[in-house]
Amino acid sequence: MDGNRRYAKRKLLEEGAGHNAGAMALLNLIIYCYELGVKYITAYAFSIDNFQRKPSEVQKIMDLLKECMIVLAKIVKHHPIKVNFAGNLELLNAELRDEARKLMGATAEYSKFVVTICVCYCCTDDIVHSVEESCREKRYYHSYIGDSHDDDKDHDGKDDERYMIKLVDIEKNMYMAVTPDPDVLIRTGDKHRLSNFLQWQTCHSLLASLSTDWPEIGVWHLVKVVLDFQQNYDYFIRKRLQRL
Ligand SMILES: CC(C)=CCC/C(C)=C/CC/C(C)=C/COP(=O)(O)OP(=O)(O)O
Repeated sequence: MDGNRRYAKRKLLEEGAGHNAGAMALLNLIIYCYELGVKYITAYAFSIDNFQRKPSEVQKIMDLLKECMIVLAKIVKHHPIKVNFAGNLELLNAELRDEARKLMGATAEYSKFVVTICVCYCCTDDIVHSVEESCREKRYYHSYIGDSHDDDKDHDGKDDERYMIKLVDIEKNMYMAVTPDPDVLIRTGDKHRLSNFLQWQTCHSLLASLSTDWPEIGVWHLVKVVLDFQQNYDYFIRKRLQRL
C-alpha cells in the first residue's frame, strides 16, 4: 500500500492525512473485493522495518490499525468475513494484540471471504520463524516417541525421515499459512519491488505495479488487474495445480 505520504504531499496535507486516506482506501477495497466475489485479500499494513520510522508516524499507523479493527469488528457482525492478522504479533502492544486475537477468534469459523492484514510482518522473518517452529516440532516428536535421537540415521543408514524438515513443514508453520498463495500481487505508488512481502508465496503470482498512490486506488484498478490475470489464467492455474 505505497504512496500514502506522497499523496499527502501532493494534496498539501499533513503526513498523517495520507495514512488516514490509505486506511479508508483499504476498507473500501475490502468491500469491493467482497462485492466482486474475490475470496482472499491480503494487505501489507506494517512491516517490521516500518518500526524504523519516526515514533509519531509509527504511533499514527498503530492508531489507524486500532480504528480498522473497530470498523472490521462492526462489519463482521453482519457479514461472514474471516479476519486474520499475520506477522509477529508479539511486537504489537498488548492492547492491539488482544484486539487482533479477539477479532481472529470471533471470525475463525468463517470461510466465504478471508481478509488477512499483515502487521509486524516480513517474509524473511516468517521463514525464520517457520523453520524454528518446524525444528521445535521435530524435537518434540522425537522426545515424545522416547527416541534418544543419538544419531538420526535409520536402520539402513539413511537420514531418518521423521527428523527431516520438509517443504510442507515450512509452509504449514508460516504466519501466512492462514491464506493461500496469491494469484495477484498489486503494489501501488510506482514501485517495482516486493520489499520483503510474500516473496516465498509469489513465485507463480501475477505482479502488478500501479503508478497510482495507494489512497487513490479504486475498483477500476482492481478490475483491470483481474482482467490481466484472466488473460494468463491457464498459466497460473497450471502452476497452481502442480503445487497441489
Ligand atoms: C490497517 C492499517 C494499519 C492501515 C493503515 C493505513 C495504511 C495504508 C498503512 C500502511 C503504512 C505504510 C507504511 C504505507 C506505505 O506508504 P508510505 O508511507 O511509504 O508512503 P510513500 O511511499 O509515499 O512514502
